[in-house]
Amino acid sequence: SMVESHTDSDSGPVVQTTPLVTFLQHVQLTAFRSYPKKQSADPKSYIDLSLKRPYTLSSIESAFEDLTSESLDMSVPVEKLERFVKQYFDGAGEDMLHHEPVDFVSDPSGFLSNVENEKVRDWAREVHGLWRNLSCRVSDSVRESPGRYTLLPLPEPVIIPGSRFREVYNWDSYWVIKGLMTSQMFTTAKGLVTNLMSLVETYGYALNGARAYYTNRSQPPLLSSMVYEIYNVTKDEELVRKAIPVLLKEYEFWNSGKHKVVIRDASGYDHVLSRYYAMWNMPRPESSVFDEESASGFSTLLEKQRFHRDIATAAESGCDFTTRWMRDPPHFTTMATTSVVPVDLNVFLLKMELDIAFLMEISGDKNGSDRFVEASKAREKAFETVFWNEKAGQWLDYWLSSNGDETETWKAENQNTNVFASNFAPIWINSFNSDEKLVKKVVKALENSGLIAPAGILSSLTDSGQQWDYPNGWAPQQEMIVTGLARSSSKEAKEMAEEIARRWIRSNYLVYKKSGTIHEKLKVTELGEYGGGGEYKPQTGFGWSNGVILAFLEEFGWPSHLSIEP
Ligand SMILES: OC[C@H]1O[C@H](O[C@H]2O[C@H](CO)[C@@H](O)[C@H](O)[C@H]2O)[C@H](O)[C@@H](O)[C@@H]1O
Repeated sequence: SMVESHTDSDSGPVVQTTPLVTFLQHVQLTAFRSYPKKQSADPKSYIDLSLKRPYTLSSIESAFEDLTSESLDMSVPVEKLERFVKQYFDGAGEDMLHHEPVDFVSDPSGFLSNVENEKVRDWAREVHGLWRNLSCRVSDSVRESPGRYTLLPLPEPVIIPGSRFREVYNWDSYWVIKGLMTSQMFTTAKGLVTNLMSLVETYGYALNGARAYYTNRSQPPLLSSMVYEIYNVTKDEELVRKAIPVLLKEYEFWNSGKHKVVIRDASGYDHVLSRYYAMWNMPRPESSVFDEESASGFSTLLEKQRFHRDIATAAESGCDFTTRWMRDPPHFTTMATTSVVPVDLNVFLLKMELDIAFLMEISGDKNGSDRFVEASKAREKAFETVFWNEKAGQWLDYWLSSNGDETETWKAENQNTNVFASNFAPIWINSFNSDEKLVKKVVKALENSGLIAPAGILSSLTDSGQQWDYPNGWAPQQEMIVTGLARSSSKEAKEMAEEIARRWIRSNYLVYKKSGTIHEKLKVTELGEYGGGGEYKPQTGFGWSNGVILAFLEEFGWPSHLSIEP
């Protein structure tokens, strides 16, 4: 019946992927079945393959059919599979070419003049030099025949995170750009913004990353912050003029449809906030084998689809994965990301409102600017009512009671009282860090939270084995909290900011000396250890980590007498 067909499957939006992605997903599944002992292989490496010329997708599909037709369990002898992959595909990463950044100089004038310690200076110059390794451009053939690639064409060169992340990422780019400002690489920074803007123009939002399998979701929205940072240094009004209509489009995406939620407070006032919500309810193609396995315990299609959407939505949050999104931590099958109204997402959107107001003001649109100031005030009020918890001295994520499609009445027990770094993210922005009384309260709470560890701030207090949990700390979360505390006028806050920054820099230095690389995350419970956990091996390179090291060194300097070694 009609009613049954409604409850049988999840009715949320789904953005279809490309035929190539679907096919490569089959190749990935077959490969994982065929290499029973090679479970350490990375499923993403299959989805990043491209079609070799002159073969067409349909010719390769039929060759693949021949290969697998004799097997009953969809596995293939390993040598045969390897021969097949070699014959028909170009390797992962061959779609990107090295690009020498036009604005790179090995020792820019006045570079980190506050870093007096020679050891630290030498290392900072090496970190600055890493931009060259991470700088690349999309090969011309991707533009000529996009159907052969999962990589999306982009107009300008990019800085990639590194290792398995061979394409540009949305929110990573903010911290990359912070570092590029220190490195005085303004052309490269603008190129990154131009690329993300072109994605917003094509898709209506900034994709998770520039791959065909990332078109069903976004990532934490920091494009306005990127434009703001670049404008602040370069005073480029042309960039501002181009950015405004794009930012308005992105703003609409996050404040409409499934992303929008309304919470009614006790006095009957409706607060409009946002949540993450991926337009996908199947296994993520880049991690298909893992997602099928994690969903295998669910018996109905509806349960599986909901679970897959919550997994893809966690990827949209940038924090994949963490106990923050679990109803019953640390049980992975209780992931319920779409049921959370997250503190950090709404910080990014409040910042977006303030940025748009600022940019409109510059461009002479006073009315538009006023409208966005009003919007920011409304969201600020929601922070006070929905997220703030006076007793905890921090802002808490809010659990939706229903599916979020209708207005819900606020209930105290729906605040998630578990402690996460993201509970302190609001301090990043001026609206909160300019209030000295509030800052003092938050600093006390942070001090007593258990999050401050020997090498920086923990993502959470729960050791779940997921990468956005204890014992890991991540560059973006360090930067937001440290920068926010440093901007306040409270002495304790400033001291705390500097202490955390020094721990983070030291630990990155020690990891670099030990491993020769910068890592994507650190294990912050010890000095000099890189992070682990999660669904892929620890990655190096690494875009946002380099960016935050350079930004911290710029902010705090390093005195000559202070040893970098513990
Ligand atoms: O392949 C698994 C997931 O990988 C990405 O997430 C992680 O790396 C990104 C790049 O540094 C970073 O932006 C994100 O915060 C990390 O958790 C990707 O973004 C996910 O969509 C993907 O499923």
